[in-house]
Order: sequence, then structure tokens, then C-alpha cells
Amino acid sequence: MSPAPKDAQKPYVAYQGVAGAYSEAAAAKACPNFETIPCDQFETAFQSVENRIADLAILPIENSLGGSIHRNYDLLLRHNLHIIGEVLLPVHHCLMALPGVRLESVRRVISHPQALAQCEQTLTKLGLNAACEAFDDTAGAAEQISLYNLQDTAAIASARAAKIYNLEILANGIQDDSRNFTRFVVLSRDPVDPRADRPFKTSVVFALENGTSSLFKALSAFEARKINLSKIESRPHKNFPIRLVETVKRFEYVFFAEFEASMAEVRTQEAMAELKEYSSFFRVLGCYPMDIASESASNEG
Ligand SMILES: O=C(O)C(=O)C[C@]1(C(=O)O)C=C[C@@H](O)C=C1
Repeated sequence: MSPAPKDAQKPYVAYQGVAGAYSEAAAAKACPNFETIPCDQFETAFQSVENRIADLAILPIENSLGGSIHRNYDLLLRHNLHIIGEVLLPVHHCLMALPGVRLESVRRVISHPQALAQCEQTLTKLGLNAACEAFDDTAGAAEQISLYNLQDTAAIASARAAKIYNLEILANGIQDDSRNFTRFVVLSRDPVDPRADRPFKTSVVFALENGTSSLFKALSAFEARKINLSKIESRPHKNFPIRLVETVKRFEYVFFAEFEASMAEVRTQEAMAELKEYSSFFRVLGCYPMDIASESASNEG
């Protein structure tokens, strides 16, 4: 599926998946006045913004139970879009099948790998005699059951997906923990102006001159200025994957760091100047308003 042509009058946000996907719900929450453009792959969502088919893209980046969505970290590095916002979405999964299908006759459960991971223990507890299979997105899995009249298959997706694809909910709230939140980032061709009058986050990516051994020193740039580091993720350094130190081959990484401070603050500028001293590569991915309301909601769960 490729994105539909853009009507120049309306703002558009691209997401991966089909109608009923959590990414579509995140797009509606982050960009309420935008039309949505479904894309079959994460990369297509990036390309839609680069090719001006869409104004923005929304991408899942991490989940509180399933962890990081590594593919999107790699794509953030490969493409040159800016993070201009974030949104935390509570993810409430349902197990669904064709009307009349009973739990005992389900032999296959299909969904996005993240959704399967988030429901792993509950699926075991339900006592299903079924194999799990990965699908491109949760709602796409629900659509597949409907399209091909799959009597032995259930999907993990949202209640909205069950409604859209005329499926019946066999079990509700099947995530392994009720505090199941996915964090999405909003991407644009242009950055937003960093501000210091409300809580902002900054995301950076860097590689270290001396490899992982100097990570502690590099991160002390934040600690020294009381900047709260909210996330660190490492990925293979695709341009320089191995460092030979005498006879030892060491794997090389790029580090994605997110911290709760704005680039408009002097302490952030100083921390980044210090971090750059240890880095062989450094890029700011974005400086954007924090999703405060959702973050406090996540603490309540
Ligand atoms: O498949 C979907 O519905 C998506 O929006 C993707 C996605 C993900 O990639 O993590 C988003 C939120 C949920 O964590 C499960 C799946």
C-alpha cells in the first residue's frame, strides 16, 4: 500500500498500519486536526514526509512492557527528520475472532510482534492451544481474519479494530500489565523552536571516540548539571561496527539519549558541548514539548 496523494488544503500525518492501529489512535491524539495517511511500512511513513505527501509522521518508539522498537531508532538515524513532539498512548489489547468462534478452537494468534510480546503471559494463562505469528500491525491482523474468513485464527488488536473488521472480542484487556503504554514520536521536516517556559525533552544520538568505555564519562555531562536522563538506547554502529583493540574485537555502538531539558537552556547547551568532546559523531534528533498529561496518567495506572 502506498500513501494516497495529498490534498494541498489539508494537513496530513502518516502512520504505519491500517485503520484501527494504535498508531492511528496516537496520530489522532497528537495531531487532532490532521487527516491520517496509512502506510504499509515504518520507512514509508518517513518517506511520505520527505516527499511532501504528508506534513508529519508518527512512529512508535518504545513500549512500557515490550521495550524499544529498534527499527524506528535505526530509521531515525538513517533519515533526517526532526522529532517535534511525543505522545504516550495507553494500549489496551483485545483478543478477537470471527463471530461464533470459540477460544478453544483458536489454533493461531496473529498480531504485531510488540503486541504479542505485551500479552505473552496472559496468552499462556488463557490456556490456548495456538501458535503465535507476527503480522505487520495489530489492525492489519484483524483485517486479515475478516478478509480471508479465518475460522481458526484470532488477532490481538484494539477494540476499535474489532468494530471496524466485524470481529468478536474473546478476551478484553489481555496485556500482561495494565500499565501498558506506548510512546510515539511526531516527526517533521522542520524542527520546532526550543522553549524554556514549559517542560521540553531533547533527543540526541552520538558515537564515542573511545567506544563504550567512555560512556560513563560522557553521561556525567548530564548528571553534573542535574539534567534527568529519561532514556538511553544503544544500536550497532553501522558505519564502524567493530573496533580492534590489540587482539580484541569490540562491537561499536551509537547511543540514543533522551533527557528532560530544553536546548534553550544554558545547562543543556553546556552538557551537549561536553558530550561532543567525547564523541566521534553527534546529532540532535529533536527538542520538543513533553507529554506531561499522559505521563502523569501513566503513574496512576
Ligand atoms: O500495530 C499497531 O497497531 C501499531 O500501531 C504498532 C505498535 C508498535 O509498533 O508497538 C504500536 C503500539 C502497540 O505497542 C503495538 C503495536
